[in-house]
Amino acid sequence: MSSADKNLSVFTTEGLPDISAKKFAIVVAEWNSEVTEKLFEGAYQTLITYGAIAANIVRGNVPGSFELTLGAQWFAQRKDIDAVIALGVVIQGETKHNDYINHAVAQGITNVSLKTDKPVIFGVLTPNNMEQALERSGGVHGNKGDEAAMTAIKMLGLYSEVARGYYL
Ligand SMILES: Nc1c(NC[C@H](O)[C@H](O)[C@H](O)CO)[nH]c(=O)[nH]c1=O
Ligand SMILES: CC(=O)[C@@H](O)COP(=O)(O)O
Repeated sequence: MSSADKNLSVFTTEGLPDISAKKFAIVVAEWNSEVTEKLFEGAYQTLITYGAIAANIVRGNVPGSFELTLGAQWFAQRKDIDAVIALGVVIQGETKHNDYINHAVAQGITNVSLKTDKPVIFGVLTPNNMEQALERSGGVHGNKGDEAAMTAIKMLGLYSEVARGYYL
C-alpha cells in the first residue's frame, strides 16, 4: 500500500498509552524547510493532541537529512528522552546523491534505535519532486509528520506493554 492509498494522517487510535510524562525530541532537517516545517507542525500537533505536554517536547535542527542520524543519536542517548522523531525531505536530483542520503539515513536511524533501545522514528520523505513532497506534508496524502508522531506513541505503548509482561 502506498501513501496514495492510505492517508498518512489517518490512523487507528485505540489503546494508545498515556504519554503525559513522556519526553520527545524532534530533529528537523533544514533542507527543504518549507516542507520540513510542515512535517514538524504535524508531528508536534499530533503529540499534543494525543497527550504530550508541550514542555516535554524538544526540537533540534540539523543542516540536512544526512545529519539526522547523528542528531537523533545525541538526543536518544539522553536518559530523559523517551523517543526521537527524525524529520527530513530528500528530493530526487539529477544524480544518485539522494539514494546515498536516503539509504544512509534509513540505516543510520535504525542503528541509533537499536543501539539506544528507544523508538527513533524515520519521518523522512523521499519524493521524486516537490509536488510529491507537498502532497505528503499536509496535502492530499496527509502528513508524514503526523504519522511519525503516532508511530512514536504506539512504539512507546508497545514497549510499556512488553516491559509489564503483557505478552507472557
Ligand atoms: N539534497 C538534500 C540534502 N542534501 C544535504 C545532505 O543531507 C547533507 O546535509 C550534506 O550532504 C552534508 O553532509 N538534504 C536533504 O535533507 N534533502 C535534500 O534534498
Ligand atoms: C539530494 C539530492 O539529490 C541533491 O542534493 C543533489 O542533487 P543532484 O543529484 O542534482 O546533484
